[in-house]
Amino acid sequence: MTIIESKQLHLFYGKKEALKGIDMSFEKGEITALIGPSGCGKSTYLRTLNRMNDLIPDVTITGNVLFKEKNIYSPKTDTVELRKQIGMVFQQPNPFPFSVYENVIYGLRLAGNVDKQALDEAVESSLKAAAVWDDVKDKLNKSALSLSGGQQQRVCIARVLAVKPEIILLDEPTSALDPVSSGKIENMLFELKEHYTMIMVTHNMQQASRISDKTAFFLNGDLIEYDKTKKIFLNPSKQETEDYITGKFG
Ligand SMILES: Nc1ncnc2c1ncn2[C@@H]1O[C@H](COP(=O)(O)OP(=O)(O)OP(=O)(O)O)[C@@H](O)[C@H]1O
Repeated sequence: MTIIESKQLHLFYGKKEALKGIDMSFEKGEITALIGPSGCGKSTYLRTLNRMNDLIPDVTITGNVLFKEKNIYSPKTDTVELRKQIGMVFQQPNPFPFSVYENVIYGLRLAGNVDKQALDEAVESSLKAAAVWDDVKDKLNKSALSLSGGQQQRVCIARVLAVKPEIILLDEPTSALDPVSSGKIENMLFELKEHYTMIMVTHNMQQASRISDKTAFFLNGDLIEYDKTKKIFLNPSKQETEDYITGKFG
């Protein structure tokens, strides 16, 4: 079942066309990796899926993004609500300068949730799902900034999970982390697949091939090839895809 799709999506930064008419659809419960050389538009595309580009001045977007068949670019869309349903994890872990506990329930508090027991339960279940509960269960009242980078990133993922999104967008979520922390996050994302749809920008080909169901190759603002990950890595249809994944450029 398609959960989100873009249709003829163009995005301009000023006069520069960064996305040149992207048609793409994502199935519920799948992990999709977006790959391609630096500057090809992967992050820009990811951000169009929950309207994060709205925050950048001088951006023009044409075309549609349909989330559960509704156009998210409609003036009626409540972007705060949208970003709860379509959460985002960034390259640099970005915990708030609060306790671990307050970080995880940030979105729930904003939504007016004050029931202590419900909040406690949300903290535990989100931290468990993000595979960081054992690391932080005795440090819930300590500043999240005192954790390691990998733990911070998993707390940030727990913060996204706490508001029960349907889709999680991940922009190079492990590129700032050491291999052990990256591996833990990869395993955790793989486990989460059962409950969430994930779309992830990555520069790491092994990561894309290990955890994603589908892979999309972008080049200069165009979507060159989008298929099952195995097909992209073992038998791509386009020469440009093959050149990129075999390291001829990028
Ligand atoms: N805020 C911005 N203002 C102007 N141009 C931008 C902005 N953000 C990105 N661009 C330009 O849009 C193009 C696509 O950038 P984008 O960050 O989406 O690429 P990317 O594939 O994610 O690259 P990377 O892998 O390096 O993160 C690039 O040419 C970039 O310079």
